Amino acid sequence: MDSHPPSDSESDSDDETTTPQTLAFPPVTRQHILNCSYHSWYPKYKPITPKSRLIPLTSPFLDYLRADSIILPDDDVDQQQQTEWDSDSGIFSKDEDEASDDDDVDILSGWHDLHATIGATIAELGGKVMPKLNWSAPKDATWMNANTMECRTPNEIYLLLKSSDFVTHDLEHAFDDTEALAEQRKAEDIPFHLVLRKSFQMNPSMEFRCFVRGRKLLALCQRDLNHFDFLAPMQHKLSSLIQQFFDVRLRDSFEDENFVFDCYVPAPYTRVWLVDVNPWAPRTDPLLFSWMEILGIPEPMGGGEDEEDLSREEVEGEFVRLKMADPTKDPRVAEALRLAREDAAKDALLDIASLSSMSEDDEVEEDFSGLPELRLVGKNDPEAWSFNTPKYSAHKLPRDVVDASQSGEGLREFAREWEAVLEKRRREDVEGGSSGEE
Ligand SMILES: Nc1ncnc2c1ncn2[C@@H]1O[C@H](COP(=O)(O)OP(=O)(O)OP(=O)(O)O)[C@@H](O)[C@H]1O
Repeated sequence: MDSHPPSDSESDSDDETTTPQTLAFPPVTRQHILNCSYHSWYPKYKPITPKSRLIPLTSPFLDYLRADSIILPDDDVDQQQQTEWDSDSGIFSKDEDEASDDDDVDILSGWHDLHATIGATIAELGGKVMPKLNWSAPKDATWMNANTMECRTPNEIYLLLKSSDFVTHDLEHAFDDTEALAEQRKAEDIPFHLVLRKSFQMNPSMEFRCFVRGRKLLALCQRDLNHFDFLAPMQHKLSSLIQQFFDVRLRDSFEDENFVFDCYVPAPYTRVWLVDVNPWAPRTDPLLFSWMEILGIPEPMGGGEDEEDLSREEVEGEFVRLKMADPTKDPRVAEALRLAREDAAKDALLDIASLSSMSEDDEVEEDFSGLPELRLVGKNDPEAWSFNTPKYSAHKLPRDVVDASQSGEGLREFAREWEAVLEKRRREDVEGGSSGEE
Protein backbone atom coordinates (compact mmCIF):
# COMPACT_ATOMS: atom_id res chain seq x y z
CA MET A 1 0.00 0.00 0.00
CA ASP A 2 1.41 3.36 -0.96
CA SER A 3 1.05 6.30 1.30
CA HIS A 4 1.95 9.00 -1.15
CA PRO A 5 -0.06 12.20 -1.29
CA PRO A 6 -1.90 13.00 -4.51
CA SER A 7 0.46 14.36 -7.14
CA ASP A 8 0.69 18.06 -7.97
CA SER A 9 -0.59 17.42 -11.43
CA GLU A 10 -3.99 16.82 -9.94
CA SER A 11 -4.55 20.52 -9.61
CA ASP A 12 -3.11 21.35 -13.03
CA SER A 13 -5.65 19.89 -15.38
CA ASP A 14 -7.30 22.26 -17.81
CA ASP A 15 -9.92 19.85 -19.09
CA GLU A 16 -12.84 21.36 -17.29
CA THR A 17 -15.48 19.31 -19.03
CA THR A 18 -14.51 15.89 -17.69
CA THR A 19 -11.99 16.48 -14.96
CA PRO A 20 -13.27 17.23 -11.47
CA GLN A 21 -11.56 20.06 -9.65
CA THR A 22 -11.48 18.34 -6.29
CA LEU A 23 -10.69 14.77 -5.32
CA ALA A 24 -14.16 13.33 -4.88
CA PHE A 25 -13.37 10.03 -3.17
CA PRO A 26 -16.14 8.19 -1.44
CA PRO A 27 -15.39 7.97 2.31
CA VAL A 28 -12.68 5.39 2.99
CA THR A 29 -13.80 3.00 5.70
CA ARG A 30 -11.62 0.86 7.93
CA GLN A 31 -13.39 -2.17 6.53
CA HIS A 32 -12.26 -1.18 3.02
CA ILE A 33 -8.66 -0.94 4.23
CA LEU A 34 -9.02 -4.36 5.88
CA ASN A 35 -10.51 -5.81 2.69
CA CYS A 36 -7.33 -4.80 0.87
CA SER A 37 -5.11 -6.54 3.42
CA TYR A 38 -3.32 -9.58 2.01
CA HIS A 39 -4.74 -11.83 4.74
CA SER A 40 -8.30 -10.80 3.76
CA TRP A 41 -8.16 -11.42 0.02
CA TYR A 42 -5.46 -14.07 -0.35
CA PRO A 43 -7.56 -17.09 0.75
CA LYS A 44 -10.18 -16.25 -1.88
CA TYR A 45 -7.69 -15.55 -4.66
CA LYS A 46 -5.04 -18.11 -3.83
CA PRO A 47 -5.36 -19.92 -7.21
CA ILE A 48 -4.56 -16.72 -9.11
CA THR A 49 -1.86 -15.36 -6.79
CA PRO A 50 1.84 -16.28 -6.85
CA LYS A 51 2.65 -18.82 -4.14
CA SER A 52 2.53 -17.17 -0.73
CA ARG A 53 2.38 -18.08 2.93
CA LEU A 54 0.79 -16.01 5.67
CA ILE A 55 2.20 -16.11 9.17
CA PRO A 56 0.02 -14.52 11.89
CA LEU A 57 2.12 -12.18 14.01
CA THR A 58 2.07 -12.22 17.79
CA SER A 59 2.30 -9.26 20.19
CA PRO A 60 5.91 -9.96 21.24
CA PHE A 61 7.02 -9.95 17.61
CA LEU A 62 5.04 -6.78 16.86
CA ASP A 63 6.70 -5.16 19.90
CA TYR A 64 10.05 -6.21 18.44
CA LEU A 65 9.18 -4.71 15.05
CA ARG A 66 8.02 -1.47 16.64
CA ALA A 67 11.07 -1.05 18.88
CA ASP A 68 13.43 1.74 17.79
CA SER A 69 16.68 -0.15 18.03
CA ILE A 70 17.57 -2.79 15.50
CA ILE A 71 18.49 -5.99 17.28
CA LEU A 72 19.01 -9.10 15.27
CA PRO A 73 19.12 -12.55 16.76
CA ASP A 74 22.25 -14.34 15.65
CA ASP A 75 21.34 -17.74 14.33
CA ASP A 76 24.92 -18.75 13.74
CA VAL A 77 25.87 -19.44 17.33
CA ASP A 78 24.17 -21.37 20.07
CA GLN A 79 24.60 -18.61 22.55
CA GLN A 80 22.73 -15.73 21.04
CA GLN A 81 24.76 -12.68 20.17
CA GLN A 82 23.13 -9.55 18.95
CA THR A 83 23.85 -6.66 16.70
CA GLU A 84 22.24 -3.50 17.87
CA TRP A 85 21.76 -0.02 16.57
CA ASP A 86 20.60 2.72 18.86
CA SER A 87 19.13 5.59 16.89
CA ASP A 88 19.94 8.18 19.59
CA SER A 89 23.60 7.38 20.01
CA GLY A 90 24.13 6.33 16.40
CA ILE A 91 25.91 3.20 17.63
CA PHE A 92 24.95 0.22 15.53
CA SER A 93 27.01 -2.79 16.42
CA LYS A 94 28.30 -4.18 19.63
CA ASP A 95 31.75 -5.67 19.32
CA GLU A 96 31.72 -9.28 20.37
CA ASP A 97 34.66 -8.62 22.68
CA GLU A 98 32.57 -6.11 24.53
CA ALA A 99 29.68 -8.48 24.95
CA SER A 100 28.23 -7.97 28.37
CA ASP A 101 25.42 -9.38 30.44
CA ASP A 102 22.72 -7.74 28.36
CA ASP A 103 23.89 -9.81 25.38
CA ASP A 104 22.25 -12.67 27.19
CA VAL A 105 18.86 -11.04 26.83
CA ASP A 106 16.72 -13.35 24.78
CA ILE A 107 15.67 -11.25 21.82
CA LEU A 108 13.42 -14.05 20.70
CA SER A 109 11.63 -14.16 24.02
CA GLY A 110 7.98 -14.80 23.33
CA TRP A 111 8.51 -15.49 19.63
CA HIS A 112 10.93 -18.43 19.39
CA ASP A 113 8.25 -20.47 17.63
CA LEU A 114 7.46 -17.67 15.23
CA HIS A 115 11.14 -17.29 14.38
CA ALA A 116 11.34 -21.02 13.70
CA THR A 117 8.19 -20.88 11.57
CA ILE A 118 9.62 -18.04 9.49
CA GLY A 119 12.82 -20.01 8.90
CA ALA A 120 10.89 -23.15 7.99
CA THR A 121 8.61 -21.21 5.64
CA ILE A 122 11.57 -19.70 3.79
CA ALA A 123 12.87 -23.24 3.27
CA GLU A 124 9.45 -24.49 2.19
CA LEU A 125 9.25 -21.72 -0.41
CA GLY A 126 12.55 -22.69 -1.97
CA GLY A 127 14.94 -20.62 0.13
CA LYS A 128 14.17 -17.17 -1.32
CA VAL A 129 11.15 -15.07 -0.35
CA MET A 130 9.77 -11.58 -0.83
CA PRO A 131 8.32 -10.35 2.46
CA LYS A 132 5.56 -7.86 3.19
CA LEU A 133 3.12 -7.04 5.96
CA ASN A 134 -0.64 -6.83 5.45
CA TRP A 135 -0.44 -4.04 2.89
CA SER A 136 3.13 -3.01 2.22
CA ALA A 137 6.42 -4.46 1.09
CA PRO A 138 9.65 -2.87 2.40
CA LYS A 139 10.55 -1.47 -1.04
CA ASP A 140 12.09 1.61 0.52
CA ALA A 141 14.55 -0.40 2.61
CA THR A 142 16.24 -2.54 -0.03
CA TRP A 143 19.47 -0.59 0.45
CA MET A 144 19.78 -2.56 3.68
CA ASN A 145 19.76 -5.82 1.74
CA ALA A 146 22.06 -5.50 -1.28
CA ASN A 147 19.35 -3.56 -3.15
CA THR A 148 16.86 -6.39 -3.18
CA MET A 149 13.73 -7.40 -1.31
CA GLU A 150 14.63 -11.04 -1.76
CA CYS A 151 15.41 -12.63 1.61
CA ARG A 152 17.09 -15.93 2.41
CA THR A 153 17.14 -15.71 6.21
CA PRO A 154 14.76 -14.52 8.92
CA ASN A 155 17.29 -11.84 9.89
CA GLU A 156 17.20 -10.31 6.42
CA ILE A 157 13.43 -10.11 6.73
CA TYR A 158 13.61 -8.47 10.16
CA LEU A 159 16.18 -5.92 8.99
CA LEU A 160 14.06 -4.96 5.96
CA LEU A 161 10.83 -4.74 7.93
CA LYS A 162 12.37 -2.72 10.74
CA SER A 163 14.02 -0.29 8.30
CA SER A 164 10.97 0.41 6.15
CA ASP A 165 8.74 3.47 6.47
CA PHE A 166 6.12 1.68 4.40
CA VAL A 167 5.99 -1.16 6.93
CA THR A 168 5.84 1.36 9.77
CA HIS A 169 2.86 2.90 8.00
CA ASP A 170 1.13 -0.50 8.07
CA LEU A 171 1.91 -0.88 11.77
CA GLU A 172 1.02 2.59 12.97
CA HIS A 173 -1.10 4.37 10.39
CA ALA A 174 -3.16 1.78 8.55
CA PHE A 175 -6.42 3.50 9.45
CA ASP A 176 -5.27 7.09 8.91
CA ASP A 177 -7.76 9.14 6.90
CA THR A 178 -10.51 6.59 7.31
CA GLU A 179 -13.97 7.15 8.62
CA ALA A 180 -14.01 6.30 12.31
CA LEU A 181 -17.47 4.92 12.79
CA ALA A 182 -18.14 3.47 16.19
CA GLU A 183 -18.82 -0.01 14.91
CA GLN A 184 -15.65 -0.15 12.84
CA ARG A 185 -12.57 -2.02 13.89
CA LYS A 186 -9.89 -0.37 15.94
CA ALA A 187 -6.23 -0.29 14.93
CA GLU A 188 -5.36 -2.66 17.77
CA ASP A 189 -7.73 -5.23 16.27
CA ILE A 190 -5.73 -5.53 13.06
CA PRO A 191 -4.69 -9.15 12.55
CA PHE A 192 -1.13 -8.47 11.43
CA HIS A 193 0.48 -11.07 9.21
CA LEU A 194 3.88 -11.58 7.70
CA VAL A 195 3.40 -12.46 4.05
CA LEU A 196 6.19 -14.52 2.52
CA ARG A 197 6.01 -14.88 -1.25
CA LYS A 198 8.10 -17.40 -3.11
CA SER A 199 10.54 -15.27 -5.04
CA PHE A 200 10.66 -15.57 -8.79
CA GLN A 201 12.04 -13.45 -11.61
CA MET A 202 9.39 -10.87 -12.38
CA ASN A 203 9.69 -8.88 -15.58
CA PRO A 204 8.95 -5.33 -14.37
CA SER A 205 7.55 -4.30 -17.77
CA MET A 206 4.71 -6.79 -17.30
CA GLU A 207 3.42 -5.44 -13.98
CA PHE A 208 0.27 -3.32 -14.25
CA ARG A 209 -1.83 -1.24 -11.87
CA CYS A 210 -5.57 -1.41 -12.55
CA PHE A 211 -8.24 1.01 -11.34
CA VAL A 212 -11.73 -0.30 -10.61
CA ARG A 213 -14.73 1.90 -9.87
CA GLY A 214 -18.28 0.63 -9.50
CA ARG A 215 -17.03 -2.87 -10.44
CA LYS A 216 -15.85 -1.53 -13.82
CA LEU A 217 -12.24 -1.57 -14.92
CA LEU A 218 -11.65 2.09 -15.75
CA ALA A 219 -7.98 2.28 -16.63
CA LEU A 220 -4.64 0.59 -16.18
CA CYS A 221 -0.99 1.51 -16.46
CA GLN A 222 2.53 0.20 -16.14
CA ARG A 223 3.82 -0.13 -12.59
CA ASP A 224 7.44 0.23 -13.57
CA LEU A 225 8.16 3.78 -14.71
CA ASN A 226 10.61 2.92 -17.47
CA HIS A 227 9.90 2.97 -21.18
CA PHE A 228 9.71 -0.43 -22.89
CA ASP A 229 9.49 -0.26 -26.69
CA PHE A 230 8.00 -3.71 -27.03
CA LEU A 231 4.92 -2.89 -24.94
CA ALA A 232 3.19 -0.63 -27.47
CA PRO A 233 2.39 -3.38 -30.02
CA MET A 234 1.02 -5.51 -27.19
CA GLN A 235 -1.09 -2.76 -25.66
CA HIS A 236 -4.59 -3.77 -26.74
CA LYS A 237 -4.00 -7.46 -26.23
CA LEU A 238 -2.80 -6.78 -22.72
CA SER A 239 -5.84 -4.60 -21.96
CA SER A 240 -8.09 -7.31 -23.30
CA LEU A 241 -6.38 -10.05 -21.31
CA ILE A 242 -6.51 -8.09 -18.07
CA GLN A 243 -10.11 -7.03 -18.72
CA GLN A 244 -11.11 -10.67 -19.05
CA PHE A 245 -9.14 -11.62 -15.97
CA PHE A 246 -10.91 -8.88 -14.03
CA ASP A 247 -14.35 -9.80 -15.33
CA VAL A 248 -14.03 -13.44 -14.47
CA ARG A 249 -11.88 -13.44 -11.38
CA LEU A 250 -12.40 -10.21 -9.51
CA ARG A 251 -15.34 -8.13 -10.69
CA ASP A 252 -18.09 -9.74 -8.68
CA SER A 253 -16.10 -11.39 -5.96
CA PHE A 254 -14.06 -8.59 -4.38
CA GLU A 255 -15.71 -7.16 -1.28
CA ASP A 256 -15.81 -3.56 -2.46
CA GLU A 257 -16.94 -2.04 -5.71
CA ASN A 258 -14.03 0.41 -5.83
CA PHE A 259 -10.45 -0.80 -5.55
CA VAL A 260 -7.08 -0.84 -7.27
CA PHE A 261 -5.33 -4.09 -8.08
CA ASP A 262 -1.83 -4.88 -9.28
CA CYS A 263 -1.32 -7.76 -11.64
CA TYR A 264 1.45 -9.53 -13.47
CA VAL A 265 1.40 -11.02 -16.97
CA PRO A 266 4.12 -13.66 -17.27
CA ALA A 267 5.43 -14.94 -20.59
CA PRO A 268 3.95 -16.20 -22.84
CA TYR A 269 1.40 -13.52 -21.96
CA THR A 270 -1.68 -15.70 -21.86
CA ARG A 271 -2.46 -15.55 -18.15
CA VAL A 272 -2.62 -12.98 -15.40
CA TRP A 273 -1.58 -13.18 -11.76
CA LEU A 274 -3.00 -11.05 -8.97
CA VAL A 275 -0.12 -9.44 -7.05
CA ASP A 276 -1.77 -6.96 -4.71
CA VAL A 277 -4.98 -5.11 -3.88
CA ASN A 278 -4.88 -1.45 -2.87
CA PRO A 279 -7.53 0.87 -1.47
CA TRP A 280 -9.46 3.23 -3.70
CA ALA A 281 -8.04 6.19 -1.81
CA PRO A 282 -5.52 9.01 -2.22
CA ARG A 283 -2.95 6.92 -0.37
CA THR A 284 -2.70 4.59 -3.39
CA ASP A 285 -0.24 5.93 -5.93
CA PRO A 286 -2.02 6.46 -9.29
CA LEU A 287 1.39 6.18 -11.04
CA LEU A 288 0.98 7.29 -14.68
CA PHE A 289 -2.41 8.85 -13.99
CA SER A 290 -3.49 11.47 -11.52
CA TRP A 291 -6.40 10.76 -9.24
CA MET A 292 -8.16 13.78 -10.76
CA GLU A 293 -8.01 12.08 -14.12
CA ILE A 294 -9.15 8.71 -12.83
CA LEU A 295 -12.04 10.17 -10.88
CA GLY A 296 -13.09 12.00 -14.05
CA ILE A 297 -13.17 8.92 -16.29
CA PRO A 298 -16.79 8.26 -17.33
CA GLU A 299 -18.37 4.87 -16.79
CA PRO A 300 -17.21 2.53 -19.55
CA MET A 301 -20.04 1.66 -21.92
CA GLY A 302 -18.69 -1.53 -23.44
CA GLY A 303 -16.07 -3.84 -21.94
CA GLY A 304 -17.15 -6.18 -19.26
CA GLU A 305 -20.68 -6.79 -20.47
CA ASP A 306 -20.01 -9.99 -22.39
CA GLU A 307 -18.24 -11.76 -19.63
CA GLU A 308 -21.20 -14.05 -18.98
CA ASP A 309 -20.44 -15.56 -22.40
CA LEU A 310 -16.96 -16.46 -21.27
CA SER A 311 -17.48 -19.81 -19.65
CA ARG A 312 -15.50 -20.83 -16.58
CA GLU A 313 -13.85 -23.62 -18.57
CA GLU A 314 -12.36 -21.17 -21.01
CA VAL A 315 -10.44 -19.43 -18.30
CA GLU A 316 -9.64 -22.41 -16.09
CA GLY A 317 -5.98 -22.03 -15.30
CA GLU A 318 -6.29 -18.35 -16.21
CA PHE A 319 -5.81 -19.00 -19.92
CA VAL A 320 -7.33 -16.64 -22.40
CA ARG A 321 -6.81 -17.58 -26.00
CA LEU A 322 -5.01 -15.14 -28.28
CA LYS A 323 -4.50 -15.43 -32.00
CA MET A 324 -1.06 -16.35 -33.28
CA ALA A 325 0.45 -14.16 -35.97
CA ASP A 326 3.69 -14.00 -37.87
CA PRO A 327 5.72 -11.23 -36.22
CA THR A 328 7.50 -10.39 -39.46
CA LYS A 329 4.20 -9.14 -40.85
CA ASP A 330 3.94 -6.52 -38.17
CA PRO A 331 6.63 -3.85 -38.50
CA ARG A 332 5.99 -2.67 -34.95
CA VAL A 333 6.61 -6.14 -33.55
CA ALA A 334 9.65 -6.60 -35.78
CA GLU A 335 11.04 -3.32 -34.51
CA ALA A 336 10.27 -4.28 -30.93
CA LEU A 337 12.06 -7.58 -31.44
CA ARG A 338 15.08 -5.80 -32.89
CA LEU A 339 15.25 -3.40 -29.97
CA ALA A 340 14.74 -6.16 -27.47
CA ARG A 341 17.56 -8.19 -29.02
CA GLU A 342 19.84 -5.19 -28.84
CA ASP A 343 19.37 -4.92 -25.16
CA ALA A 344 20.90 -7.82 -23.31
CA ALA A 345 19.17 -6.94 -20.08
CA LYS A 346 15.79 -6.99 -21.75
CA ASP A 347 16.67 -10.21 -23.53
CA ALA A 348 17.04 -11.86 -20.19
CA LEU A 349 13.61 -10.80 -19.12
CA LEU A 350 11.62 -11.03 -22.29
CA ASP A 351 10.35 -14.14 -23.92
CA ILE A 352 10.77 -12.80 -27.44
CA ALA A 353 9.13 -15.69 -29.16
CA SER A 354 5.97 -14.98 -27.24
CA LEU A 355 5.70 -11.51 -28.67
CA SER A 356 4.33 -13.03 -31.85
CA SER A 357 1.21 -14.10 -30.03
CA MET A 358 0.54 -10.51 -29.09
CA SER A 359 0.59 -9.05 -32.59
CA GLU A 360 -2.57 -7.21 -33.43
CA ASP A 361 -2.37 -7.86 -37.17
CA ASP A 362 -3.89 -10.95 -38.74
CA GLU A 363 -6.43 -11.18 -35.98
CA VAL A 364 -9.72 -12.75 -36.74
CA GLU A 365 -12.20 -10.01 -35.98
CA GLU A 366 -11.02 -9.08 -32.58
CA ASP A 367 -12.77 -6.03 -31.26
CA PHE A 368 -10.79 -3.84 -28.91
CA SER A 369 -13.36 -1.08 -28.66
CA GLY A 370 -14.67 -0.39 -25.19
CA LEU A 371 -11.48 -1.55 -23.54
CA PRO A 372 -10.02 0.56 -20.75
CA GLU A 373 -6.96 2.67 -21.48
CA LEU A 374 -3.67 0.96 -20.76
CA ARG A 375 -1.26 3.83 -20.29
CA LEU A 376 2.40 3.16 -21.03
CA VAL A 377 5.51 5.21 -20.39
CA GLY A 378 6.43 6.87 -23.69
CA LYS A 379 9.99 7.16 -24.90
CA ASN A 380 10.07 10.89 -24.23
CA ASP A 381 7.91 10.96 -21.12
CA PRO A 382 9.46 12.54 -18.03
CA GLU A 383 8.99 9.23 -16.19
CA ALA A 384 11.37 7.55 -18.64
CA TRP A 385 14.10 10.09 -17.98
CA SER A 386 14.57 8.69 -14.52
CA PHE A 387 15.69 5.30 -15.83
CA ASN A 388 18.72 5.26 -13.57
CA THR A 389 17.28 7.22 -10.68
CA PRO A 390 16.86 5.14 -7.56
CA LYS A 391 13.27 4.71 -6.49
CA TYR A 392 12.04 5.93 -3.13
CA SER A 393 15.00 8.31 -2.95
CA ALA A 394 13.22 10.28 -0.24
CA HIS A 395 13.53 7.20 1.95
CA LYS A 396 17.18 6.55 1.26
CA LEU A 397 20.43 7.31 2.97
CA PRO A 398 23.50 8.96 1.43
CA ARG A 399 25.55 7.05 -1.11
CA ASP A 400 28.34 6.02 1.24
CA VAL A 401 25.87 4.42 3.62
CA VAL A 402 24.25 2.55 0.75
CA ASP A 403 27.68 1.35 -0.38
CA ALA A 404 28.34 0.05 3.10
CA SER A 405 25.16 -2.00 2.93
CA GLN A 406 26.33 -3.68 -0.27
CA SER A 407 29.67 -4.95 0.88
CA GLY A 408 28.43 -8.52 0.66
CA GLU A 409 30.02 -9.36 3.97
CA GLY A 410 26.82 -9.99 5.84
CA LEU A 411 24.77 -8.09 8.34
CA ARG A 412 27.26 -7.86 11.18
CA GLU A 413 29.97 -6.56 8.84
CA PHE A 414 27.46 -4.09 7.41
CA ALA A 415 26.73 -2.93 10.93
CA ARG A 416 30.42 -2.28 11.54
CA GLU A 417 30.83 -0.43 8.24
CA TRP A 418 27.76 1.61 8.89
CA GLU A 419 29.04 2.65 12.27
CA ALA A 420 32.33 3.74 10.64
CA VAL A 421 30.36 5.82 8.12
CA LEU A 422 28.31 7.39 10.87
CA GLU A 423 31.45 8.14 12.88
CA LYS A 424 33.04 9.80 9.83
CA ARG A 425 29.93 11.91 9.35
CA ARG A 426 29.89 12.89 13.03
CA ARG A 427 33.53 13.98 12.73
CA GLU A 428 32.78 15.98 9.58
CA ASP A 429 29.81 17.63 11.29
CA VAL A 430 31.96 18.61 14.27
CA GLU A 431 34.76 19.92 12.04
CA GLY A 432 32.25 21.74 9.81
CA GLY A 433 30.58 23.25 12.87
CA SER A 434 33.85 24.40 14.46
CA SER A 435 35.03 26.03 11.22
CA GLY A 436 31.78 27.96 10.95
CA GLU A 437 30.53 26.10 7.85
CA GLU A 438 26.86 25.30 7.47
N1 LIG B 1 6.78 -13.38 -5.56
C1 LIG B 1 7.53 -12.37 -6.01
N2 LIG B 1 8.75 -12.59 -6.55
C2 LIG B 1 9.52 -11.58 -6.99
N3 LIG B 1 9.15 -10.29 -6.94
C3 LIG B 1 7.94 -9.99 -6.41
C4 LIG B 1 7.08 -11.00 -5.92
N4 LIG B 1 5.95 -10.41 -5.46
C5 LIG B 1 6.12 -9.09 -5.65
N5 LIG B 1 7.32 -8.83 -6.20
C6 LIG B 1 7.87 -7.51 -6.55
O1 LIG B 1 7.73 -6.68 -5.42
C7 LIG B 1 7.08 -5.48 -5.79
C8 LIG B 1 6.31 -4.93 -4.62
O2 LIG B 1 5.34 -5.86 -4.21
P1 LIG B 1 3.90 -5.38 -3.74
O3 LIG B 1 3.14 -4.84 -4.89
O4 LIG B 1 3.25 -6.47 -3.01
O5 LIG B 1 4.32 -4.21 -2.74
P2 LIG B 1 3.45 -3.04 -2.17
O6 LIG B 1 4.17 -2.46 -1.03
O7 LIG B 1 2.06 -3.49 -1.93
O8 LIG B 1 3.48 -2.03 -3.40
P3 LIG B 1 2.53 -0.75 -3.61
O9 LIG B 1 2.66 0.08 -2.41
O10 LIG B 1 3.09 -0.10 -4.85
O11 LIG B 1 1.15 -1.30 -3.80
C9 LIG B 1 6.24 -5.85 -6.99
O12 LIG B 1 5.99 -4.73 -7.79
C10 LIG B 1 7.10 -6.87 -7.67
O13 LIG B 1 8.03 -6.23 -8.52
